Amino acid sequence: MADLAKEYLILWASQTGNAEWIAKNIHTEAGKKGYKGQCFVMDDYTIAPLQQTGVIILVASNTGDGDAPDNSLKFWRFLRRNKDKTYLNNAKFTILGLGDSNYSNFNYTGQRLEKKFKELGATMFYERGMADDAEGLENVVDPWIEKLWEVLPTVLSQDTALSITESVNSEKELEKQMTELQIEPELIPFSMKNRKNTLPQAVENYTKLENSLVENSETKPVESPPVTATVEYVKGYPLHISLDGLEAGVKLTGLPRISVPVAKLTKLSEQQLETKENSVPDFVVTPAPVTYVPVTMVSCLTTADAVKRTLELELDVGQDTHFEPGDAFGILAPNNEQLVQAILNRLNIPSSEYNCLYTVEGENLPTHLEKATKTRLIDLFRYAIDFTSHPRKALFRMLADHTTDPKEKLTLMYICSKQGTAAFNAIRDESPTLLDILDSFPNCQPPVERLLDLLPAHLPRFYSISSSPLKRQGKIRFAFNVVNYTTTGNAQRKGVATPWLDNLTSLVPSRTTPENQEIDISGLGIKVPMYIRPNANAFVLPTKTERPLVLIGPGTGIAPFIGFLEHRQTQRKIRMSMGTVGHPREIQESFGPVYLYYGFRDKSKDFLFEKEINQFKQDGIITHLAIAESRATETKVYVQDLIKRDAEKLYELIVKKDAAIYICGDAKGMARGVQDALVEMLVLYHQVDVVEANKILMEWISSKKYLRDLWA
Ligand SMILES: Cc1cc2nc3c(=O)[nH]c(=O)nc-3n(C[C@H](O)[C@H](O)[C@H](O)COP(=O)(O)O)c2cc1C
Repeated sequence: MADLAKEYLILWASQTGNAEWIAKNIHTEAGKKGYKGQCFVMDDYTIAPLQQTGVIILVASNTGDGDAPDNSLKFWRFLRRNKDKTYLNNAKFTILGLGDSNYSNFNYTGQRLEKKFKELGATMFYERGMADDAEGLENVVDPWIEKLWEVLPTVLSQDTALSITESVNSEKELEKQMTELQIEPELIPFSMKNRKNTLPQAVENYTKLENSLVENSETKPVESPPVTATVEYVKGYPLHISLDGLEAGVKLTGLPRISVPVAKLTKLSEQQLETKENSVPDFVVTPAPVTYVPVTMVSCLTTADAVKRTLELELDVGQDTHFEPGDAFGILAPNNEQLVQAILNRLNIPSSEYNCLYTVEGENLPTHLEKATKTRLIDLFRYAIDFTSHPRKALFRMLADHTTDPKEKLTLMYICSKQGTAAFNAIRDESPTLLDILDSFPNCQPPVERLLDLLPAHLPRFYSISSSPLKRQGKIRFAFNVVNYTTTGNAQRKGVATPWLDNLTSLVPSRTTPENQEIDISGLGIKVPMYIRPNANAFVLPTKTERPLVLIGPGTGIAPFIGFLEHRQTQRKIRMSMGTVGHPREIQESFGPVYLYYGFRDKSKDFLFEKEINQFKQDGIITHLAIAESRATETKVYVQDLIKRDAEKLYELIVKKDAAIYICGDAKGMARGVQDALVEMLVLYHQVDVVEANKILMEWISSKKYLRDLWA
C-alpha cells in the first residue's frame, strides 16, 4: 500500500478569491520547498485523492451568514451525507478559516469543517487558523503559514524530508531577518518632506534577501516607450498616508510573506481584433451560460434628495427561461472604461496594444485567469481584474519592489508592516482604486504580470429577482442602489455594475411623487450580459401557500419580497378566477398570514415600492406590515426593533404555527441585529438560554425554516 503520509492535499473554498489565492500560494510555495501534493477547489472533491492522502490542508472562507462559499456546496452535501466514522481515519488535517468578525457567525465554516473532519475520523495535526478580514487577513494568515512550514516536515514523510528540513531551517533564518527590518535611527527622516533620497541600507539588504528567495520569473509584457498622452486620462485620488509610526529606531516587523510570481503574460500577435463593446470575453467562466437580454423598462424608486438613488430595471429574458421569485442572477458588467484606460496608460501601455492578442500562463493560476489563453489585453483589464476592491498588503509589498524612489519604497514597506497597521487600515477605509494607489507613488512601475498575480478577480454582480414569472411572463425585474459616494478623505467612489447600468439606461430622472414612473425603453436596443444563478440557498416561497411567512428586508432587501408578494397575489387571482375551486373565504384561508418587516430612511424619499406595498396590504396579501423609518424622526427605528416589539406575536407565528422566516439585505449590521432579536424572542417565550436559542436558530437555518439572502 502507498505511504499515505507522503503527499499533501489542499482543498479550498472561496467566494471572492481570497481563500483561493492563499491556498494556491501555499501550494506553489510548498512545491518550491520540495514537497509533493495537489490543490483542488472543494467541489472537485471527487477527483481529489481525499482518502489517498495523509495530510489535508483546508482553506475556507465564509459568505452570507456563516455560509460556505458556492464552490464548496457539493462538497458539503457529500460531507453531510457521509456517516462513515472511519472514512478519513488515515488523514491528518488542518484548517485555515477566513472570516470577518463583523459578522455574527465569525469563521463558522472553519468550525464546521473541523467538527465534520473529526467525525469522519481525521485527526488534527496543527491548530485551526481564524483569519479576520476586519483586522487584515495577513495578521493571522502569514504566521499560520510560517508555522505550517515548521510542522509539515514532521507529518509528511517524504523521501526528500531531510533536505526539506534543512532548507526550511536555512530559509527560516533568512525569513527571520526579512520580517524584522531594522532601520538605522539616523536614516529615519521624520517626515516625507525631508526624507533623504538614499534608501536605508537595511531596506536595501532586506530587498536583496527577499528577492533571493523568489525566483525572478518576471518578464516585461509590453516593451514600449512611455506614452506621451494625447488623450486626457482621469487621475487617481492621492492617498493621505500618515507616517506617524515610522519613528527613529523603529523596527518594521510582520511584513507580508513573499508572494511567488505566477502569471506569465505573452503577446501572441500584433493583429488588432475588432472591438466588441459590452461583449464578455470567452475566458470568463460562469456556472450557467451567459445570454444578452434586452432591457425593457427603467424606473427610479427614490426622490432626487434621497441619500441613495435606487433604480428598478426590467429584462426580457424570454418565456423559456425558468426562474422563481427569490432567485438571483448575475450581471457581467465591465470595469469602468475611463478607469481601465487610465490604468493602462499609467502602466505605460500604448493604446496600439489594447486590442492585441495575449496569453496568460503559469502554474497554479487563479481560476479567473486559467482560460485567458487568447485574449485582447483590454479585455483582461475590463473583465478579469478587480481594480476597486480592498487592496491586499501583498500588493503594497510587491509595489515596494518596483519603485525607483527610496521614499516611496520605505512608505510602501511601512504600509504593509505591523507598525503601519493604522496607515494600512486608513487606506483600506478609503477603498482606493489601483489608479489611486499608483498615482500616489509616481515612481512605481509594476509589471502587469505581478498585478495579475495580486489583484483579485473581477466578479459578476448578483441581484435578486423582484418580480413573479406568473405576473410578468418572460420578464425579470430587479432593484438596486447606484453605488456612488464620497469618502471621508473626499475621494469620489463609484461601484462597478450599478453606475454602468444607470448610464446604459441614460440616467433616468428621479421620482417626484410616491408613484414612480415606469419608462418603457424596449425600443432603445440596450442589452446586458447575464445568467440565472441556480438558487443554492433555496430562497424561494414554500410550496404550501398555507404556511405563514415572516419577511424581513430593509432597503433594497425588499426586492425579492416584492416578487414573493406579486406571486401570491397572482396565485390568488388565478384561484379566484377558477371559480369552481372554492368559496372566496376558503381561497383566502388557503394563503397563510404574511408579516412584512421593512425599513428605510425617510418615507417621503426612499419608501421603495410604496404603491405596491400599500396595494398588497389592502388586498390582504400582507397581513401585518411593520415599517421602520430610521432618519425621519429623532428616534431611529430599525427592523430588529420592530421584531423585538412584536416578539410575542412572532413567537406564536414562528414556533407554534411553523412560519418560514426570510431575511434579505445587509449581512453585517442588519442580519446581526435580527439574529439577536430572534434570540431574545426565544429566550423570553421559549424559556431557553442564549446558547440554546442560538442553537435553535442554527437548526432553523439548516432545516431551511430560516432563509437568508445576504450581501456585504
Ligand atoms: C456577503 C458576505 C458575507 C460574509 N459573511 C461572513 C460570515 O458570516 N462570517 C464570517 O466570518 N465572514 C463573513 N464574510 C467575510 C469573508 O469570509 C472574508 O471577507 C473572506 O476574506 C472572503 O474570502 P473569499 O474571497 O475567499 O471568499 C462575509 C463576506 C461577504 C462579502
